[in-house]
Amino acid sequence: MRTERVSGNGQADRREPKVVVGAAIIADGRVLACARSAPPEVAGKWEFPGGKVEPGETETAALIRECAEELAVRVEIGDRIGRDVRMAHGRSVLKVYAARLHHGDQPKALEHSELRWLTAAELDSVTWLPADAPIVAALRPLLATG
Ligand SMILES: Nc1nc2c([nH]c(=O)n2[C@H]2C[C@H](O)[C@@H](COP(=O)(O)OP(=O)(O)OP(=O)(O)O)O2)c(=O)[nH]1
Repeated sequence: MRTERVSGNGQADRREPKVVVGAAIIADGRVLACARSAPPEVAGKWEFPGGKVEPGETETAALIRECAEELAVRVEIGDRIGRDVRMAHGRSVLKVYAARLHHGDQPKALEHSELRWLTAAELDSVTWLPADAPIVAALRPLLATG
């Protein structure tokens, strides 16, 4: 969806929604879930590591950068998981990709309050950010089949 705003000179200005990317890092039939430490209204809610795609950056590059910044790991990005999820009244969109860790890399919670590796059966044991619900649903059968 496009949003339309009126810019300073009074002309209508069409803007694409901001893209937020998330990495569903999968290893041994488990996915890495990360508890947000901030801001207060979402602290303690669980998400996929990731963040906003910077201008001129590809979604893959953003995921690689965010995983390095947040977890100190190198990742290989795979297929999309689930659909685009509209957030913030259509001002942003969440896109999640499957990811694999480079051999030997171990995620560290540099920005999150906690990390957990969840099996399909454990996906509902944490409270995900609301936008993640359809992604978690799409992920469940992928984890179950390994
Ligand atoms: N990374 C991530 N963000 C999510 C998920 N689900 C969800 O609703 N979000 C929301 C939370 C935030 O409002 C937004 C991501 O913003 P962020 O603050 O983490 O992005 P960023 O790392 O680029 O942060 P900043 O530089 O703007 O501070 O998307 C998810 O699974 N992963």
